[in-house]
Amino acid sequence: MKESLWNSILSVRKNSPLVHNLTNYVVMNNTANALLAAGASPIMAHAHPEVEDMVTICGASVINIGTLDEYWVESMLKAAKKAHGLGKPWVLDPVGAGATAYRNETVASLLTYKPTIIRGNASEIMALAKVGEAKSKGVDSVHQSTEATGAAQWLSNTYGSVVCVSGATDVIVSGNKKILISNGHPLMQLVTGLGCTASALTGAFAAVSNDKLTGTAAAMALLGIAGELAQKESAGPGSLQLNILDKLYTINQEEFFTYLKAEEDNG
Ligand SMILES: Nc1ncnc2c1ncn2[C@@H]1O[C@H](COP(=O)(O)OP(=O)(O)OP(=O)(O)O)[C@@H](O)[C@H]1O
Ligand SMILES: Cc1ncsc1CCO
Ligand SMILES: [Mg+2]
Repeated sequence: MKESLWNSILSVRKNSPLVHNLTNYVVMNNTANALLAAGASPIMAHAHPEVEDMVTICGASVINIGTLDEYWVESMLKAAKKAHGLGKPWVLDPVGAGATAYRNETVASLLTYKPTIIRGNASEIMALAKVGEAKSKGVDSVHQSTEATGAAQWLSNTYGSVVCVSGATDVIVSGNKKILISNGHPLMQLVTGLGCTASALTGAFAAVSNDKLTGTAAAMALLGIAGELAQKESAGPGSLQLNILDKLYTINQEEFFTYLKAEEDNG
């Protein structure tokens, strides 16, 4: 598995996929920079007259509901419908799902277009699957990622999606297959939108990977290891944010193989 994860990283660097992002105001700049640092090519676009054309020309679309409003939700539905119709990969990041009825209604509509990949924290994934009583307190998770494995499996089976629950351990599920990535550092929780960055990177990897489970795991491993390496050189969240961009760009095979903590379970 080690080699296939690393090959996915090389494939993003070599193919520089165009990744369409409908994302939130908080993270727009940072996710664009993370995609560039990983070797991909970002485009942020949500205007109704162009959003479907953008889906058509890009390798993947990433739909993140972080700062949604009526206009943006229409853009998201148009994009998801187009991607589904063309059979193009698209990633759903259900930021804050479970926190408000509006977010729940929005993700319910988006799910009808069967996201290729769903990436959220444990509370969001549990809210999405309506499993348990997800007590979402806004955009931060109040659950451990491993608590949401059942919800992830249900979503994967229901929508045919690869589902990634991020956290201290990233749990990535496709049907009865599962990959666990235990990289990252707790300080990453104090940088806003690293989950959104994970989703954006997942879009880049989906654009170049036939095997979406491996592609998603590679994206998560890359971000987690970049976070671990960056933390060693950072005084706090501010420098961590910048240093992660540098590590996404410079990470080499030796560092990747030394730090990777991945486990596979093929059911
Ligand atoms: N406790 C932790 N220990 C180690 N790494 C962590 C921890 N929490 C998060 N991470 C790292 O941060 C990444 C982002 O995951 P997180 O679950 O924090 O996303 P999120 O809650 O959606 O964030 P946001 O909403 O701010 O974008 C994880 O994939 C992991 O690499
Ligand atoms: C803080 C915040 N609020 C809406 S989106 C976002 C970025 C983290 O998901
Ligand atoms: Mg999030």
